[in-house]
Amino acid sequence: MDYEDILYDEKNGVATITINRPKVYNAFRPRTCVELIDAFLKAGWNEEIGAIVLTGAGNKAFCTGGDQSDHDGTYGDGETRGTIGMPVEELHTVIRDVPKPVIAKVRGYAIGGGNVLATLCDMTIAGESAIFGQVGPKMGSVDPGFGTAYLARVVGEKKAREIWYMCRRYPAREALAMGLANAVVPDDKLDEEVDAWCAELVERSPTAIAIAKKSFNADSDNIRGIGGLGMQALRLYYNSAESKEGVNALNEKRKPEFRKHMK
Ligand SMILES: CC(C)(COP(=O)(O)OP(=O)(O)OC[C@H]1O[C@@H](n2cnc3c(N)ncnc32)[C@H](O)[C@@H]1OP(=O)(O)O)[C@@H](O)C(=O)NCCC(=O)NCCSC(=O)CCC(=O)c1ccccc1C(=O)O
Repeated sequence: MDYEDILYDEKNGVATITINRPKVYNAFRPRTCVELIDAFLKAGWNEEIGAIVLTGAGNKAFCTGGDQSDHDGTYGDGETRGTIGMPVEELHTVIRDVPKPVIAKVRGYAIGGGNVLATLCDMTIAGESAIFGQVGPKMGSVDPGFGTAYLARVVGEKKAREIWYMCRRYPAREALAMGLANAVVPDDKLDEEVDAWCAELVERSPTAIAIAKKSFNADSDNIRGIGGLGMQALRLYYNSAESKEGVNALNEKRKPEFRKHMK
């Protein structure tokens, strides 16, 4: 498939997938998700590839989640895919299912659905500029599957609830302390650091890593079912006045008034 929203590169046994929408801080639209799924499958089943890096173009953001200026819900020739009109659950699944370690290389913001993507990657290496956080309850959204329940496995229940309910931003060093990142380095050393981790991974036994990854996943795979159910609820929520108020307020750069739109 031809890519419009992402870049794909293979070098030294490492596939790098870059979300290339810097004008919207690498927010994803339905087409971006479809392309990412395609790229993960391509890298994931290529026996020459020993590690996959997911990153964002530019230095402002890794990814800021769903593109709030594009709620059309279609890609290509008006096709739709996924419970919410965007195959996010399919994207989450493929990141977990590919039998290769996936590293999130984070510069700038990893916010909303972008933070969920970073959380789902096997490991996260951040530049000092990285800022992590969820914004759903501030703008009328929520991730009812891996973004909540799996986040709790990563940072613990109390912290995950704080992250979701309070919608605060967490700089790289705080993310490291809570286990959301594996390493933090100065931004100008980030590429070098990720390359070094990948070079080590490429030397490891691919089958041992694939089995380890599936084994780690087995313990949290029930979240996929919860997520599938939750996405059906999310579809209804997105059609509510309360959720629409959040998106409108974000686009109009004003404070949302959720309680006025609850019924
Ligand atoms: C990330 C910020 C905190 C950065 O703030 P700041 O440094 O002040 O920069 P800004 O001036 O705000 O942003 C620069 C520029 O980028 C645009 N932008 C940033 N993020 C997005 C985005 N997510 N979508 C669209 N555009 C974005 C911003 O508008 C600016 O453009 P200008 O032209 O210069 O004005 C801050 O930007 C921020 O808070 N961003 C929004 C984060 C957010 O709300 N993310 C969504 C979370 S919910 C989610 O991910 C679920 C999926 C979803 O909602 C969805 C999306 C698309 C279709 C369907 C759905 C769905 O129904 O699920």
